[in-house]
Order: sequence, then structure tokens, then C-alpha cells
Amino acid sequence: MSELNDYLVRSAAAITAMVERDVTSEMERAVTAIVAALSQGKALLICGNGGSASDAIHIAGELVGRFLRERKAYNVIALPANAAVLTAWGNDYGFDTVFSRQVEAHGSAGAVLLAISTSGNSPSILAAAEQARTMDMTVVSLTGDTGGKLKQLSDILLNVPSTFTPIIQQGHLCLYHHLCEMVEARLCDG
Ligand SMILES: O=C(CO)[C@@H](O)[C@H](O)[C@H](O)[C@H](O)COP(=O)(O)O
Repeated sequence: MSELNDYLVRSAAAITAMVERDVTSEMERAVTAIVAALSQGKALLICGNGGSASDAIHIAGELVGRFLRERKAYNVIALPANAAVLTAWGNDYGFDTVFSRQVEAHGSAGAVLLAISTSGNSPSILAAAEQARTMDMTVVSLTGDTGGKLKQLSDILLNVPSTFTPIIQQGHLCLYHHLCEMVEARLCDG
């Protein structure tokens, strides 16, 4: 088998394992929490590092703009997208609190933090989740297999059964595209 085909088989195996594990009810809980927040004008804040920073921005693009439907804009903020805040706060106070500071700025009780971390152990993500909990926000997490330390800080955990970062990120993409579709449909159709 070629290296490409081997990679594709391993990628497909992680997705298939999610079908077998059946994360439908956890996904439904995530959709319900996000729909409840957005329908009340509360924010969905999203954080992640590296590839997951790109995922956070991707999700905000789908939900502020549109995914599949013509509809109003939703209050969704990708925290890694604000370069001025990241560099000012990170430079002056350290990187670990670049997301928690923004949760403090934009969060409120009833809002949702979507925390994306393949390891579940990135300090900046853990600090954001801790800050969200102090503000009575719901923490929804996308992680790798174990969930890492983020698991204990999460109300809802969607974990991809892999320990390989790129494949976990590919699983996250499947999960959050579905999440966007469901949130949009629920908000449009009631
Ligand atoms: O995209 C990749 C690897 O596929 C990297 O940029 C990766 O996202 C970075 O190493 C992150 O810092 C990893 O953080 P996390 O997912 O463990 O929270």
C-alpha cells in the first residue's frame, strides 16, 4: 500500500471509530447548548492553537457568515483571530492567558466556550476553560482520545479516538461541520 493510501486508511479508521462509539448524544448536547446561547444573543467563543486556531476561525466564518442557509448573523467570535490582543496581552503577560483574557472580555453567564485542543493539555486552552467556568458559561470541548486535562473542565466532550494530532484535527473537522449544520438548522427552523 502507498504511504498516501495508508494515511487515508488510518484517517478513515478514526472517523469510523466515532461512528462505532456513537457520539450522537454528546453532539446533541453541544448543539442544544450553543443554540440556547445564540438564540438569547449570548456569544459562542472559540479557542484553539495552531491548526485548531484555524479551525476556530473556520467555524466563526461558517456561523457569522453562513453555512448552508440564508439567515441572520450569529454572535460567534474566534479568539485566535485577534492578532492585536494576542500579541499585546501575550507579549506583556504571557501566552497562557491570551484566550482567558478574551473570555473575560466577551463571555457571560449562558454563553458557550468551544475549546479545541488535540492534546487537551495546552495551558492557554485550560485557562480559557477555567475562566469560562467561573463565569457560568458552558464549556464544549473538541479533543483527542483521552481529552487530557480539558476533560475535567468540560461540560460536553467530543473526543476523536486517535492520538495523532493531524488525524484528530480531521475528526474535529467532521464534527464541527456537522455542528454548524445542526446549529444553523435549529436556529432557522426552531
Ligand atoms: O496543526 C498542527 C499539527 O497538525 C499544529 O500546528 C498544532 O495545532 C499545534 O502544535 C498546537 O499547538 C497543538 O495544540 P493542542 O491541539 O495540543 O492544544
